[in-house]
Order: sequence, then structure tokens, then C-alpha cells
Amino acid sequence: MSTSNRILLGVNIDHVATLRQARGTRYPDPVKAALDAEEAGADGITVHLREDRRHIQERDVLLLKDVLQTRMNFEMGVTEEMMAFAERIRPAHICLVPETRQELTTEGGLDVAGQEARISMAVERLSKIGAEVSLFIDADERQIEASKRVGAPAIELHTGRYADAQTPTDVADELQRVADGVACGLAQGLIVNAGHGLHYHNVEAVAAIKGINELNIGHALVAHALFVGFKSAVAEMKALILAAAKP
Ligand SMILES: CC(=O)[C@@H](O)[C@H](O)COP(=O)(O)O
Ligand SMILES: NCC(=O)COP(=O)(O)O
Repeated sequence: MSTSNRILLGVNIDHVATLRQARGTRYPDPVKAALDAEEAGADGITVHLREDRRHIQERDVLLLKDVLQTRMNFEMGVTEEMMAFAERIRPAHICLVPETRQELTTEGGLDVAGQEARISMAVERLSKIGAEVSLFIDADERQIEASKRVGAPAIELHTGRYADAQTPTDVADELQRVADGVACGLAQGLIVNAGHGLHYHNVEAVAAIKGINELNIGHALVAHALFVGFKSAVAEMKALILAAAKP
């Protein structure tokens, strides 16, 4: 069980690719963003190869696999196409996420409790290639316990509801839900990560929760990078996280 205050930053570069795909150009290059992020202190690089390929493409993943100095956290839906691709590229970390083509973004967590046999088979298959498999779930005791049962060593708690909360009471309630989820995950012996919708103005309270291993942050960071550059955007986020996580 980890209760250390060292907290890692996984930089999600999906939305660098979103800008590129908007025009079908060769720029901006998510691979360059990943290398800049690493130089600025990122502990890992997260990419989500969506079924509809709206941002990251297979080629990006293949290039990243060759050039990353840190490690890749490969987010994927639980489909045969993605399972076969993951087996081919063998990322160090794989995060299974729910996915629909219609959604604007990943709107909720994976329903592990509702499909234990299917997720268990996927975890087993991906563990065989040496990946640490994580499940992107809501901070819900039922889902956390199911994640343990299906054999995943790690979970990533979806912080979107916290990020979207509008009133101080809702923000406090959602933050408490994340904190309870972290405690529950640690009690189950799981590695607990968190992410989605985290921003410079809301990250500190989450980073201050003891026992979180890694925060995955993308959209806000890419948006800020437009104004300050990618390295500065990553360095600022890393500094905020590390300061908030101090004992
Ligand atoms: C699973 C997750 O939270 C990230 O992959 C995030 O979803 C990336 O952005 P989009 O949801 O906009 O693809
Ligand atoms: N898994 C969450 C992630 O990678 C980043 O999500 P966001 O910061 O782009 O919302």
C-alpha cells in the first residue's frame, strides 16, 4: 500500500493531436509535445487511441513507443482491435476505458462490476504482455472492489464530476468521493491513479489526497501550452502538484 507523498504526473497529449487532425496537417506533432513534456518533468505520457481516431493515430503510438524516455500509459477501449494492437506494441501501462463514438469526452468510468468476466479476460490477456493494467472507473466502492476481483493491479479514478462541480458544496462532496475512493482502493491493495478534467485551479486539492500514485492531465495542459509553451505548461502543473502533495 502506497501512502507516499511522491505523486507522479502523466501528461496526456491527445489534444495536441486534436489540433492536428482538425486540419489534417502534420503539425502540431504530439511526439514533440511528449518529448518536451518529459524534459519539463513529466513522469509518463498518456495517449488514448480512440476507436474513431479523432485525435491520436496508430502512427503516433508507434513513434512514441520508440522515443519515450519515460513510459507510455496507453488508454484503450475493451475491443478486439485494441487488444490486438496493444499486444503488438506492448506498452508498460495500459488503462482500460469506456468509449462511445458519440461522446464529447470520456463521460464516466468503466462498468467493471457489470461485466466482470469480460474485464477479467482482458486484464489477464494484457498482463501476459507485461503491462500494468489499470481500470478507469468512478470513485465508487462497488467498482473498486470489482476491479480488485478481476485482477487489475491499478485503478484510475475519474475526477470529471469533481472538475465539473459548480457549487462549493458540490465541489467538497465530489472531492470527498475521490478521497474515499483513494482510501478504498489502497485498502484493496491497488495502485490508485486519478485524472480527467483536472486544471491548474482545481488540481491541488486532489494532489493533496494521500496515497495517489499518479495524476493524468491533458486537456487543460495543452490549452495552457498555447500561451506559455508546452514545457512551461508541464513544469507549472508539476510544481503545483508537488507543492500540494507535500506533507
Ligand atoms: C480516458 C480519459 O479521460 C482521457 O483519454 C481523455 O478522455 C482524453 O480526452 P478525450 O476524452 O477528449 O478523448
Ligand atoms: N485519464 C485522464 C487523462 O488522461 C486526461 O484527461 P483530461 O485532462 O484530458 O481531461
